[in-house]
Amino acid sequence: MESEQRRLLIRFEGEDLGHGRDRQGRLQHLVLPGLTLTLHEGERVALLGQSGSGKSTLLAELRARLGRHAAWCPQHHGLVPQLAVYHNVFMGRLPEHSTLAGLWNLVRPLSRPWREVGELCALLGLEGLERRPVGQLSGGQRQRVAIGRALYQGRDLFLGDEPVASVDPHQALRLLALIDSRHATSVVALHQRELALSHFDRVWGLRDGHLVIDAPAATLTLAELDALYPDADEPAGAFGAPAAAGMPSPEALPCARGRP
Ligand SMILES: Nc1ncnc2c1ncn2[C@@H]1O[C@H](COP(=O)(O)OP(=O)(O)OP(=O)(O)O)[C@@H](O)[C@H]1O
Repeated sequence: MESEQRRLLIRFEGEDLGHGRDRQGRLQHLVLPGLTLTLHEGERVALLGQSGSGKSTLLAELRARLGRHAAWCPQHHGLVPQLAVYHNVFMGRLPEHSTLAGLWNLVRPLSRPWREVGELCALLGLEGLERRPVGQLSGGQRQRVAIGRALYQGRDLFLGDEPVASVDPHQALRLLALIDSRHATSVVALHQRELALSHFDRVWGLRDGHLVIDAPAATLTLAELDALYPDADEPAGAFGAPAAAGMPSPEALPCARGRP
């Protein structure tokens, strides 16, 4: 189905995104000036760009606009290390429960959420770890807990800020497939360019404060994605840095290719 026929979820038209506002409402730190893009229902978007290019800034704005429709998996996980895996995942639905139910469940897990979180943990390869404090897990296990908490929110749409940065390529694919199985629409920041091409419908690429790629993944090449990372000087690879030689200039980047 062409995205023209899909429901429009987000439209930015020449909008300035950044951080902090003065008394007149002007942005104090402009990151993405004049941003224009759309997000349609059913799209799976990979968000690429080197560190500091504005991925988190854009995700924060999407999150603010989508509100309770979006599940959120933050870059630094936002887990409570002293609490068990079960409690951290359960926190995904904390806003839906009364304070009393939430507190009671912290002391003595209720049977239904215990079962639901257990099923989710099994899918995430965390079975048997439900009672373990998150502070005692590996980086990859913590990342899966953070994904579990986002999945447990049960929203229509998934927003993730590098949710597969700490796992191996095989696990990254499995986790993205799990995210897809529960959300029709997703926007995922990541640095794995081959994964962006193989797994996602669409790529948004940020460079120098601008959206320089907004195109279907099927129309893009690895070299075009490599050009988003001008500071890198190693050969491209699935999880490596991009090639310096043969990079297309930013002007040659396919910003509007296939834009809906
Ligand atoms: N709260 C903030 N206040 C002011 N400036 C900020 C704030 N958060 C981020 N920035 C700045 O905005 C710019 C974009 O940062 P952002 O975190 O969006 O980049 P990113 O692409 O997500 O980077 P990374 O891949 O390292 O997470 C950077 O220059 C950063 O210093």
